[in-house]
Amino acid sequence: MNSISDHAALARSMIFPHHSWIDGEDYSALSGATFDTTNPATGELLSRITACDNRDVDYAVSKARAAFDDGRWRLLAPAERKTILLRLASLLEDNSHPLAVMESLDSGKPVGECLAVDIPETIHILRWHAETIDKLYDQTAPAGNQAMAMIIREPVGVVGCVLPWNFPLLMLAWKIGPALAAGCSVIVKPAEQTSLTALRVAQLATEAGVPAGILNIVTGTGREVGEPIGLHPDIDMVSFTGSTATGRRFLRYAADSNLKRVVLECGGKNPAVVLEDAEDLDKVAGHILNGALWNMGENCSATSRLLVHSGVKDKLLAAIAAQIGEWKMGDPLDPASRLGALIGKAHFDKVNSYLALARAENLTILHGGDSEQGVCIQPTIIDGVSRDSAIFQEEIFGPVLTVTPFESIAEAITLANDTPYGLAAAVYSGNLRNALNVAKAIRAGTVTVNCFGEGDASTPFGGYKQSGFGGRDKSVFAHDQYTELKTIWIDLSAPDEGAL
Ligand SMILES: NC(=O)c1ccc[n+]([C@@H]2O[C@H](COP(=O)([O-])OP(=O)(O)OC[C@H]3O[C@@H](n4cnc5c(N)ncnc54)[C@H](OP(=O)(O)O)[C@@H]3O)[C@@H](O)[C@H]2O)c1
Repeated sequence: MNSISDHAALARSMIFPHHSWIDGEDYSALSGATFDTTNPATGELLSRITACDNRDVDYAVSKARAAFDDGRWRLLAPAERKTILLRLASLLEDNSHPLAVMESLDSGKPVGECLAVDIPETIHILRWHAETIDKLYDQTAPAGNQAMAMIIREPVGVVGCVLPWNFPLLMLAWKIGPALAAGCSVIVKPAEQTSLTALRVAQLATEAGVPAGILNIVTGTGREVGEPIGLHPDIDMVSFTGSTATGRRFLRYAADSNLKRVVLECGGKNPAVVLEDAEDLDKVAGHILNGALWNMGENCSATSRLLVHSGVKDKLLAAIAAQIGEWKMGDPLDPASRLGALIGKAHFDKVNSYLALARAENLTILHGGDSEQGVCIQPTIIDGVSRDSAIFQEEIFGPVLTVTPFESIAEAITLANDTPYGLAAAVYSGNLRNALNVAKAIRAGTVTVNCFGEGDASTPFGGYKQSGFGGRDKSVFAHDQYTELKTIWIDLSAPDEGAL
């Protein structure tokens, strides 16, 4: 099942979800409204999806709250909750191929990437968090002989998860994995452009035994669904992934409503720093291209700013030029494609506006710079980008790598930190001391040394500065987001010693 025709045949036979999913069943908006979701690569209509508004959010919250309060999920034996989440992971595994094709059709990303990364990573994340359910322990404090002080974790309550379109399934798993493991009820608002796989996962969750009301998917726009989630007085927490501009809004919503907990995973403008002592520049070039182009550059942790020592710049750019042809752009359903379509016309125009700016600034476009049919953009490399250019400072979120030379390690660190963001970075050096010193000096949540990537489920992911706020996704640290700490003091003094 790996050829383009297999994928296309599956796509033709696919039945796409079109309702929201609330309280364990299909749900149509009270208004009856719908919106169209299309395949960005072809413009073809995939599904007319329920367009919810604040009244539908109220309904979903009432169901999620009832499910939380009666304890149908949080009070299940830990082993039982774990078994249900593991069953969900297995159902996803059984449905890997249709899920990969659905994700590709809905988002424009290459199906090969969905099969190799998005789907297996989603399953792995769910399994990893499921396994924590009966392995994370509470604590006791050193309270002396006269008392016992227990520190226990309790689920935070009803959680709203608001998602971006660039990794629809994976971002869903990053949120619902730890939230469900903690015992929360969840209301997910997928991005308008990419709601399909979240709806399918919710159906499978119900099949796996997740009780009604625990995992709800409310589809619609940011204004009609995201904002009411942010402002809702009976939602205890919002976990948001998306742009920094929208993230800011969620802080305001919380301040204007019930001071709900807010965790933000926002944008990035991440540097790849190549020191003069970097070894094996062919290998480094491969990592640089992967860091900038993977997922069409629609990746919050894309290392899209190449900062390179002037002594190795020419050699590195030659190695990059020799390999860039491997990044074949084409039909997302073709397993040979490494680059598919951008998410849609508006975003395509935004990425193109930065290419126009590069031309206006007379920068050297070493490769690409053009769009192709539909909403595809060729891998693009722009040389000589200075730190005050918008191309250097702003998140482009397309397959665009900028190149800026430096003369010293101190200058490299200054350049690396010279944006409002602090999500990720990469350092390439043959000298571990130099690499580690630079890694420690860069203000970012994840720094990779001589590689690109963000680790696996066992490591936390999140940002410094305007890339993040309030917590981390993935790993046991993600559980901090979705739990409250409760202290219980117990008096152990003998009766004649009086109360504590
Ligand atoms: N740090 C991370 O882990 C991480 C991971 C992935 C992506 N990202 C970031 O995500 C961004 C790309 O995603 P995006 O374009 O989907 O981001 P976005 O425009 O901020 O949208 C994210 C979500 O917020 C909703 N939303 C939009 N306006 C809203 C409002 N006024 N009130 C409430 N909700 C609102 C969107 O709804 P609609 O569906 O209507 O747009 C969508 O569901 C990039 O900046 C990227 O760096 C960060």
